[in-house]
Amino acid sequence: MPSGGDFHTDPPNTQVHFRKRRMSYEPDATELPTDDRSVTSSNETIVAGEWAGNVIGVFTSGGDAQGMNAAVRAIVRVGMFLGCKVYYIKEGYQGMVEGKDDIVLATWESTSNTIHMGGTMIGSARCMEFKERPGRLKAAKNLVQLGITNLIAIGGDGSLTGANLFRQEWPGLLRELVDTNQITSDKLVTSSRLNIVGLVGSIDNDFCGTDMTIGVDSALHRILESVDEIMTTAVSHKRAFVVEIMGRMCGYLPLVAGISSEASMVFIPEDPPEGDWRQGLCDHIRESSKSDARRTQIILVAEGAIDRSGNSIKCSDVQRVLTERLNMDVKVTVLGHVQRGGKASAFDRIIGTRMGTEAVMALMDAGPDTPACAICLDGIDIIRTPLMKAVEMTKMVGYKMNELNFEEVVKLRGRSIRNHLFVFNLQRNIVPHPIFQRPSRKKILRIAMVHNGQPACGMNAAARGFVGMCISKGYLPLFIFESWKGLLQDKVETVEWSQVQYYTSAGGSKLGTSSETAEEIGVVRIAQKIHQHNISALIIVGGFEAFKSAYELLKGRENYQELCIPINVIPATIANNVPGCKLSLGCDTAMNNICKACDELKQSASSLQQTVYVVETGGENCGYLAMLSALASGADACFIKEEHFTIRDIYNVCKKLKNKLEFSGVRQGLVLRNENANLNLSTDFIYRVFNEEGKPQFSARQTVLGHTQTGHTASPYDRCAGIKAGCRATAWTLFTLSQCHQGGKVFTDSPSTVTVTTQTSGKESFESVEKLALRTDFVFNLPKDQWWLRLNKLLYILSWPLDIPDAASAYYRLSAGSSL
Ligand SMILES: Nc1ncnc2c1ncn2[C@@H]1O[C@H](COP(=O)(O)OP(=O)(O)OP(=O)(O)O)[C@@H](O)[C@H]1O
Ligand SMILES: O=P(O)(O)OC[C@H]1O[C@](O)(CO)[C@@H](O)[C@@H]1O
Repeated sequence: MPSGGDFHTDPPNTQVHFRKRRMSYEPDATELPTDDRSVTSSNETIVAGEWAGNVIGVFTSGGDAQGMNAAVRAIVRVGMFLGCKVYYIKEGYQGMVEGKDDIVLATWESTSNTIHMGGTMIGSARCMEFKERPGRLKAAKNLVQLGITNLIAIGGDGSLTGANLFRQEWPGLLRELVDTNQITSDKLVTSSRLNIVGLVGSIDNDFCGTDMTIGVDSALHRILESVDEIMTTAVSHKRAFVVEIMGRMCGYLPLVAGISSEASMVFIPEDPPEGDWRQGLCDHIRESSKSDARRTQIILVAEGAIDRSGNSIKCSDVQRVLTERLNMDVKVTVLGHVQRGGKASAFDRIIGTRMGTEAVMALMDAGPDTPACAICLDGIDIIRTPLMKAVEMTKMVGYKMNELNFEEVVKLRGRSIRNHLFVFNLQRNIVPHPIFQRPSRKKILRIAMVHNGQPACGMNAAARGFVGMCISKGYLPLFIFESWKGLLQDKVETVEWSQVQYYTSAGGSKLGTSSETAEEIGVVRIAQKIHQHNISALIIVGGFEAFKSAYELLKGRENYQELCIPINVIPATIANNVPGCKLSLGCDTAMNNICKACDELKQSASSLQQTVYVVETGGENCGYLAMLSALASGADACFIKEEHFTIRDIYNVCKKLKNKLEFSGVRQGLVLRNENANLNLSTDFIYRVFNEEGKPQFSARQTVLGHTQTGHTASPYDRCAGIKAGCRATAWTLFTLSQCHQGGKVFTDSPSTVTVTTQTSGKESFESVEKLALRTDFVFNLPKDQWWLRLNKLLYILSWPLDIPDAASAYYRLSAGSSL
């Protein structure tokens, strides 16, 4: 497959995949005996109690970040499931050095109702004493006394550097403690090794080796909420706003926020503007005001922004330049710690949970020669990376920054920042290709975009990405309004750049969309219209319908030559059921909306008598939205179509909820159900069973979230992913077009020219629809392989404390699969 043009390739891979433990189940078992708390059938399983005797210490250090609590919750609960003792080390390294009340045994209940909370419930600090050996000696003594030989550090690069140093010094520290009679010599054997795993929690996203750190996504939520609000007043008064964004040495937050808010300019430390930035800024603002008739200019400045000589650029400098040179009305807003505040986003809850789980597994897997590792994110996969290598690379960024070697800095920061820089620069600086200066536009190739399926956030962002890319590369972008029906009615128009202003954040589909597929409308009529409007390539944005339409058009090529053009599908649906795509546009917004609703329900339940909520989510036949939202909202159980369930399962969950509410001190329960999970075992039915059988422990309520999930405004992820997908799909389309455009004619009958954009970043991002169709269930409109199904086991481990009666039976539904 062609790679899709302008996007950069991966940096050298530093990641090491460790052996992953697996969970498995006995396929025929319906319920495990209560005394058998293990879920096992092979030697690669997670067995309840398997690691009894191990002691884990967890601490948060450096700046707090939303999502740290989700990680702590997972560490405590997975650790306890495995039979480990888990200690909270409060106030970061300070608590480790102080000991006593700062190191306390964690209980299952202490993590109840914490997954959504911002900040860190176990406190964080910056501790100077730990930077010196005597401080670390005290810390070692405190750990040894409690038998803690496994540490999970959640923090930024400083915290993880400290952890690694501590590990290296451990044998020497122990020897010194014995020699000075502070601990007994047997501890040299029982505590001989300190295993360390690092989780990167920092809103800055400044750690090399991971695509995202815990907290970044929530910080982007806070930033964009604020920028959206600033926009309304800025537009009213035709004012410019200069906004300072956190990130001492890292510009990730302003860069992504810049793409997502259509900012005019961002100043970041990694990529200072060439030449005189003051002049460049003024020229750019003058030009962009002409070309897209903006009523406002938003300029984002990283707190650590510098120019090419290393002098800092402050908001007040930018304000002065614009006021003095362009006579603009300019206001400055410093967002400050608001960015680190508030609830964790759905994404941070999920990665916190998954990374926390993986951290415990990594500790248990560690042997004497296993290097300390950091748990990182690679696309949607959670991986282990050698800690020191990642820390060294991160430190190298600092050195190169001091040397003002910005090219190296960007290289070291990795794929993610490079792709975002490319997209931001492209979008902010759309220069129409010289071809548009010709007197006639007749010879310019025409590329059309159509929306097909239910609306989803990110569709409009994709449209903006598409238009920008077409115009700058010399192709004429066309919108087909109101889907295929609109095409038949000739609702096809060329689009100017200024028309797609403020598309990025807008929910729904500005083009208008509908669920009828190409075949339902008539492939022949579509072919005729493609010919009539002289369309040379087509991008379809939407859900399963979009995929199906592309497949139908592919098959239609046999009879209609007009369809022998490049066709690409950008997956956009809250159902996440487009084959080949792991995460479609729209899902993130929907998940955040579901989490918000669940948080509010839980809150209201906490003031009522004990209550269990049954919440119905969307997702058509796909359980993704229900399952991932259940994980992110800390639900007790989830019913989805992919996991067959019976009345007995519903009854069992009810029974366990009764026990949980009676014995664990928890006051409310939450159960999610996908809308099409089962025709007969409806949400109402489950609610009624719970209401009847839950007595006297709890009463039940039901909520159907319906169209509220789709969302009015796109989440940061959907905005940025939408723009990237639009650019990427267009890059692929234009490249493919260049291969099949000869003698003024476009012709391709190769199935490889009808594809799905499966990822917004990375290399192999386009899969052929024909091949994907082989892996598709066209009866239920689902891909046959769904990566996320393996996460269901986590939900059950995290939601049932092992010491409640009957808990073990919660695990019988765990299905076989790969790693957590
Ligand atoms: N080189 C080091 N040796 C020992 N301990 C260290 C070292 N660097 C940092 N620490 C410990 O980690 C703590 C937190 O480090 P730091 O202030 O750099 O934050 P961070 O983990 O990088 O997080 P953030 O990205 O939020 O700033 C320090 O206060 C100190 O206790
Ligand atoms: O809260 P403090 O200690 O002032 O630290 C602020 C710094 O921490 C971060 O929020 C996270 O590292 C930076 O973006 C910011 O510069």
